[in-house]
Order: sequence, then structure tokens, then C-alpha cells
Amino acid sequence: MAFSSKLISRGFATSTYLNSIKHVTVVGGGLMGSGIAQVAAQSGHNVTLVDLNEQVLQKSKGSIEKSLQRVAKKLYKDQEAEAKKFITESVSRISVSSDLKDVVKKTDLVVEAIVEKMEVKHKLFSEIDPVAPESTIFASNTSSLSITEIASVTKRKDRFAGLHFFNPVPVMKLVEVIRIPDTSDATYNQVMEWSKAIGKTPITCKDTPGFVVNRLLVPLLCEAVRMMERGDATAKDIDIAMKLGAGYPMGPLELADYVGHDTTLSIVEGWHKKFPDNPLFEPMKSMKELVQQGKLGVKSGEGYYKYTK
Ligand SMILES: CCCCCCCCCCCCC[C@H](O)CC(=O)SCCNC(=O)CCNC(=O)[C@H](O)C(C)(C)COP(=O)(O)OP(=O)(O)OC[C@H]1O[C@@H](n2cnc3c(N)ncnc32)[C@H](O)[C@@H]1OP(=O)(O)O
Ligand SMILES: NC(=O)c1ccc[n+]([C@@H]2O[C@H](COP(=O)([O-])OP(=O)(O)OC[C@H]3O[C@@H](n4cnc5c(N)ncnc54)[C@H](O)[C@@H]3O)[C@@H](O)[C@H]2O)c1
Repeated sequence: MAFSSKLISRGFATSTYLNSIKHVTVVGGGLMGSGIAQVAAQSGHNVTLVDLNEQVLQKSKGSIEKSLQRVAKKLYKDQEAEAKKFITESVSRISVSSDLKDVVKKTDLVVEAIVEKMEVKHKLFSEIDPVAPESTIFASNTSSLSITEIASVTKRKDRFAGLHFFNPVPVMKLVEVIRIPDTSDATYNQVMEWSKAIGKTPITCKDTPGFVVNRLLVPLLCEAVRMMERGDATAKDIDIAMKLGAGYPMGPLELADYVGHDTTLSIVEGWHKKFPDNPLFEPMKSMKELVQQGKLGVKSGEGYYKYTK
């Protein structure tokens, strides 16, 4: 597998030295799964993207192609043929399927990026554990759930880790690698090397709520929502304040829209259940209302703000 020096120097891919992972199964073709499938494919891995039905998968393919065009524009400015080749080759490495059990019969790594609900993740991993080869590594991209608890339904806790990516995956350079007490050295080394091979910078974290980034980010987002609900400042002014006063690329309410309110609600409700005495995780009124109204943020066209495609 050969990578161009351009991809490597711009952080899109690094050497495959020690990277023994060749085929990756990404489960969930939403915001995160599409991005993870894309970065794996553009760095030379064969990928199968799995979701519940063909309609969702066609949408995922469309968003991957759009994103690849943006990446190619940046990598191959004024080199139309090279850009086209990069897109065509990356797309050709991605196949799609709705038959997860069949796909995992032959795969080196499964990265799960489905809805943020423990029972749904449990069902998925308990179904594929008996079918996947012994050597296959399982990973979850959960934002807030315990990796140890997710892994508990499998018989391969030594081959289980958290791989927490950031949205938008093709742009954000970080991956948090979560090591549970059972994760073997071999598994840990393989997922660290694979994270580098797809052009990311991995950091290591214990299986602690929110890992590093969300433990610090969620309180900020929650406080911003409460500030807006109290009427201390408008959503727009809070966002402008944090961008111009604190140097954030997006304001906290813009970011909540970007992440998706169904995901944010699951995170806050999950932490409220776990830490009922911590007022920080008291679910917020406006967040529940948005989800009830189907206003999930950028992905549905409306959240705190309105979006046009
Ligand atoms: C109801 C609310 C309740 C809240 C309660 C709390 C809830 C808890 C929520 C927890 C969230 C957890 C989520 C998760 O676990 C962890 C996360 O992922 S957190 C999110 C991390 N991400 C960020 O912080 C993103 C910050 N934003 C940015 O970095 C930028 O704004 C942006 C997204 C990169 C966009 O940049 P802009 O300059 O605004 O816009 P451009 O369109 O010009 O893009 C810049 C540059 O990037 C390229 N690009 C953008 N998107 C893509 C893409 N999808 N694919 C490929 N390339 C992309 C674009 O082409 C530009 O390139 P350039 O032109 O510069 O070459
Ligand atoms: N949105 C973010 O910014 C973000 C960032 C980091 C991590 N995460 C985490 O990534 C995961 C996915 O989040 P998302 O924002 O991509 O969600 P999403 O709603 O955009 O996508 C989830 C996808 O999973 C599919 N799905 C649901 N159940 C499935 C199953 N049993 N089998 C196959 N596919 C199934 C859905 O059809 C959907 O396409 C969550 O665990 C979330 O916490 C999200």
C-alpha cells in the first residue's frame, strides 16, 4: 500500500509500518460512520460501511463523495487529474452492505458508530462476537458510554477498545484511544498504529466518563444552553462571544446543532442517570423540545438555527 508524500505531509495518512489492519467494517452510516469510512478508504484501507437499509447507505455514499471532493480540492489544487484519481480510488475502496453478520466474517477491525444507546450497542456486539474471526478487533466510537460496559457482552474484551473520533472526521485530527483494563498490549498497539495510518493523532485515555474532550466540552455546552434558556444572552450572541472572545471555531450552540440533538440528549440523559446529584447533567428543556419536534440540528435542517442544504 503506497501513500503519496502529499497525503502524508498534510496529515491525511502516515506510514503503514506496523499497521496490520487492511479491511475495516464501519457500522453506522450517519455523520460519524461516513467520515470514519472515508478517512480509512482515502488512506488505502478497504472498507465496508454497514447500515440498516439501502436508502441510508446511498445517502452516506453521497456525503462521502462530497467530502472527498473538498479534501481533493485542498490536496490537489490545480491538479484536476490527480484529484479525480484520488476520489475515484478512495470511492472504489468502499463497499456498502446491510448484512453486518456476513460482512464481519472477514474483517480486521469493526468500528461501531450507531445510535448512542447502550442496549442497541449491546445487541450489535453480542450478535457479531460469535461470527467474527478471533483476530478481529472491535471498537466503539461512543461519545459518552462506558467502553467496559459495551465490551461486557463479548468474549473478546482483550480485543476491544474505544476509538473516539471528532466531527467532522475528515477535518478533525484527534482520535481518543480508550484502553479498558482488559485491552491487550497487542490490541492497543494495533489501534494506535491504525489511527496514525489514517492520518490522525491518537491520544490515550482510561475509560472515564467523557474521556478527555467531552469531559471538558459537555459542561461548557450545557452551561451555554442554560444561559440562553435563562435569557442572559441570545444563542447568536453566546456563539459570537465564544468565537471572538475565546477563539473557538464554532460557538457552543452552533456546535450542539452540528453534533445533533438526538446524540446530545442521549449523552446528557445518560450522564444524568449515572450522576443524578450533579446539577450539571440535569437535561435541559430546550434540548428535549428540539428532539421532540424532530429539530436535530444541521442533519435535519434545523436546531437552534436553520440550515439550507
Ligand atoms: C441542545 C444542546 C445541548 C448541549 C448539551 C451538551 C451536549 C453534549 C454534546 C457533546 C458532543 C460530543 C460529540 C463528540 O463525541 C465529540 C465531537 O465531535 S465534538 C465536536 C468537535 N468538532 C468541533 O469542535 C468542530 C469545530 N468547528 C470547526 O472546526 C469548523 O467550524 C469546521 C467544522 C471545520 C468548519 O469550518 P468553517 O471554516 O466554518 O467552514 P468551511 O466550510 O470553510 O470549512 C473549513 C475547511 O474545512 C473543510 N471541511 C469542512 N467540513 C468538511 C468535511 N465534512 N469534509 C471535508 N472537508 C471539510 C472545508 O473544505 C474547508 O477547507 P479549506 O477550504 O480551508 O481548505
Ligand atoms: N455526532 C457527533 O458529533 C459525534 C462525535 C463523536 C462520536 N459520536 C458518536 O458516534 C455514534 C454515531 O453518532 P452519529 O452522530 O454518527 O449518529 P447518526 O444518527 O448520524 O448515525 C447513526 C447511524 O447508525 C445507524 N444505525 C442505527 N442502529 C444501527 C444498527 N443496529 N446497525 C447498523 N446501523 C445502525 C442509523 O441508521 C444511522 O445512520 C454515537 O455513538 C455518537 O455518540 C458522535
